[in-house]
Amino acid sequence: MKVVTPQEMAQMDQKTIASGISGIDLMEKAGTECTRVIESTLKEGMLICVICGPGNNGGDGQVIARQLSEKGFSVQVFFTEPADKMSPESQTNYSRLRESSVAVQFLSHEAGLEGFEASLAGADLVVDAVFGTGLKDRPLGEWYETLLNAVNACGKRIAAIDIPSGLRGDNGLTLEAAVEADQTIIIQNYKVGCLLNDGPDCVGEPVLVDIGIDENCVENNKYFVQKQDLRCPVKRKKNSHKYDYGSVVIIAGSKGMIGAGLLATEGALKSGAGLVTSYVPLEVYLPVAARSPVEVMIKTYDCNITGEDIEHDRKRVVLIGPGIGRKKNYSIILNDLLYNTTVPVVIDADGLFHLSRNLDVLKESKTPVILTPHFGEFSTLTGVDREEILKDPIGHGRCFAEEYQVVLVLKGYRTMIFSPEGEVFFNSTSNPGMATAGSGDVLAGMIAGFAGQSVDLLEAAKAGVFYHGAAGDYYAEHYGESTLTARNIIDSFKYVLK
Ligand SMILES: NC(=O)C1=CN([C@@H]2O[C@H](COP(=O)(O)OP(=O)(O)OC[C@H]3O[C@@H](n4cnc5c(N)ncnc54)[C@H](OP(=O)(O)O)[C@@H]3O)[C@@H](O)[C@H]2O)[C@@H](O)CC1
Ligand SMILES: Nc1ncnc2c1ncn2[C@@H]1O[C@H](COP(=O)(O)OP(=O)(O)O)[C@@H](O)[C@H]1O
Ligand SMILES: [K+]
Repeated sequence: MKVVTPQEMAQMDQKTIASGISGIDLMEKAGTECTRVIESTLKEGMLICVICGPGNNGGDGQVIARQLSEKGFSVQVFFTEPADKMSPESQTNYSRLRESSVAVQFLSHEAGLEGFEASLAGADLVVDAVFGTGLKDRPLGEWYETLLNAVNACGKRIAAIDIPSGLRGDNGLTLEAAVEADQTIIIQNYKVGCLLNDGPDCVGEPVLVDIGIDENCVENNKYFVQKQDLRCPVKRKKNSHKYDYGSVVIIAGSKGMIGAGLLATEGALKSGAGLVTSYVPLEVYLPVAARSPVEVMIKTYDCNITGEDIEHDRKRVVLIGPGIGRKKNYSIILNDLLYNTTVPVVIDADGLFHLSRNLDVLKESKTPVILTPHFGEFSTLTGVDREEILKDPIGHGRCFAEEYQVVLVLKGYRTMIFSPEGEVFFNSTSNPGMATAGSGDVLAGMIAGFAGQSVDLLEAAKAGVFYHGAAGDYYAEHYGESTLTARNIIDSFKYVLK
């Protein structure tokens, strides 16, 4: 399934209309599908308030109002602008609405919101059809700011149509105010803004409806990753050996931070790696050995370790970074791994810090690389302010992955995976309980574990991120989010990675 920008969605709408279906019929279809979802949440006799803006989003709202009324519900529509400001399709629907039994009121800037707030308070459901994908990045103005804040304050269940009003569809940032919906009925495809920044909090529960638009009619390489899209875990052959499932080297941990290495090691082991070897500094050998899973080999190293030391013995992938600290100089080993070996490398956490000092080594690298930064680490890597990145995460991520020819895993609620060819994959799992220390170490280990199993690095990254989130979701579904720890993610793998 593809993820689209508002511009791409508008082009898809236009192409569909050009292919023979009229704009008004497409709107009727959108409204019908939304009505079906809304109706399933209603009980007989309920009162629904629909707030319609002047554009086609408001047109969808009018179709919903008319159809709900035909089904016997009491419906009240509030228009935010006079009829002459409506888009052509909205005007057509307004003519249809006047022939129905729906109560209609035009809110006026002069009269303010008197009566509106009381009506919302008396409703059982509020439908937000003020702005959709046509929202522009300009100040909302006092009128809309007050109106959207009043919607949020009403305390009633809110269903937003296509995208919560005030939320930017291109980046998930809000204008001065934005509707915080309980449910958003998304027409045809996820908009980028539903998945990033404030988007998921404004969207509430997302429900997608199909109105028959072909997502491939416009060129677009942004995807929403679901289980059926993954190539991991690999099917195990009966005639196979542990080395067929990857020998993973993990360079991680330092004094005071051995936990990071232990979590990464278990992440790799439990994602099906055939063999895991943990390289740790001499001074932490004893505590690491005492706490490591018995299946893991432990070796010590200093910072002059070479790729050759690691490359021997059929090693398939190296993970470097979790908990290595920033004091020692890791540039020798990083350069050596990238220049002198062809073993794929996953670089995480403090490894990214050391890499940021000489990023250009990536351009000379002989071997495939995955980087797994969160937004702060990505800011350090690129030298671009975090706030700037948040305004255009896709542009920055895509540009970086293409320039340095790496697989980039940009971590957050809906982690994005960028391929060196410019594709973007949005993950569909995880929950805020996973914002907990060590969660990223587990992920890095999982990605390395999958990368060892003869899949390409992009597939390993997609699977690692997906199953990491799925394990967190499994725990949260059973026990809630607040007690979730990195260890619980590892313990839940067995239920999701079958
Ligand atoms: N046929 C189709 O295409 C289909 C489309 N569909 C539906 O249409 C939706 C897109 O509709 P849309 O393009 O008409 O835009 P929409 O979101 O209603 O808003 C435009 C209005 O908002 C205003 N406005 C903008 N920014 C503003 C700001 N910052 N502050 C204040 N005002 C602002 C803007 O004003 P203007 O810029 O014109 O002055 C204009 O009046 C889409 O989400 C889906 O629900 C479906 O029915 C399927 C078929
Ligand atoms: N709000 C959130 N919702 C869902 N997942 C999150 C959230 N915050 C962080 N995560 C996930 O948790 C992990 C945290 O990684 P990271 O920030 O490197 O943590 P650490 O260094 O403590 O291990 C990432 O996989 C990220 O996607
Ligand atoms: K809306």
